[in-house]
Amino acid sequence: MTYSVKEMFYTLQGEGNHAGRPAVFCRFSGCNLWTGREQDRATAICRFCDTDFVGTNGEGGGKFATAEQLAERINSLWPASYPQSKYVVFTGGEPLLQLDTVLIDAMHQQGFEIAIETNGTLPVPEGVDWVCVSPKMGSELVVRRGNEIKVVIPQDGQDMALYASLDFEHYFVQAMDGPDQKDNIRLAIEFCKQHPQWKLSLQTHKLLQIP
Ligand SMILES: C[S@@+](CC[C@H](N)C(=O)[O-])C[C@H]1O[C@@H](n2cnc3c(N)ncnc32)[C@H](O)[C@@H]1O
Ligand SMILES: Nc1nc2[nH]cc(C(=O)O)c2c(=O)[nH]1
Ligand code: SF4
Ligand SMILES: [Mg+2]
Repeated sequence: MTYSVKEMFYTLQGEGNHAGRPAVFCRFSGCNLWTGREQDRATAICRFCDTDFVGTNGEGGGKFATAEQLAERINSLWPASYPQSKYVVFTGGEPLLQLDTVLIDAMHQQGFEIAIETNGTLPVPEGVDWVCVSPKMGSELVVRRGNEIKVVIPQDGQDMALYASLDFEHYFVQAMDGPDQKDNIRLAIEFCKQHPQWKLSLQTHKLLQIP
């Protein structure tokens, strides 16, 4: 199958349990909860997205005809002088629209640990090493276990107790970026203090002004 990639870059994971860990990010094009067009945002299922995932015109983006070609390109972004601790984060857009077992096998062949950032509406194929689920109100959550759940707050109608009862190793809240970000950070801090099962995930790459 052909993979459509918006952008790819080598940086530090900014969010969640692996914040600070060097990783190649592969951002797939397209999402099932928003077209990515500003004129559709107000009527989308997911309306607060901070990401441009439309097309294949970003840094390192493009169309890849085979999993091997994409895996080789991702591997080429890892420092050749240090072929250990290789880590790739598949995100988007929604990565589970495109990530398949052929690509998972090709990444393992290249020696990578594989992480995903998903909205949890599509089943996770076998072999993903780290699953981060970020549920979206108005969508059906089908991925109900994984390594971390990272809930962007606030979203109208959220049932945090339900999320807390799901089978994850780590429970994170992340303040929604946007016009109310300052208030949302205060809210997230207070929420963690009152529900200590939960930890705060900061979008540290934004603070650091790195991709
Ligand atoms: C752009 S999404 C792509 C992956 C997948 N579609 C998802 O939603 O999890 C990557 C992460 O950014 C989070 N995110 C998106 N917009 C955000 C915002 N405005 N503020 C905080 N986090 C946001 C998502 O919830 C998700 O955890
Ligand atoms: N540095 C960095 N860390 C991230 N963690 C999740 C991201 C995403 O957009 O999925 C992201 C991102 O875009 N950049
Ligand atoms: S599900 Fe993820 S990629 Fe899709 S619009 Fe929402 S935050 Fe953005
Ligand atoms: Mg991001």
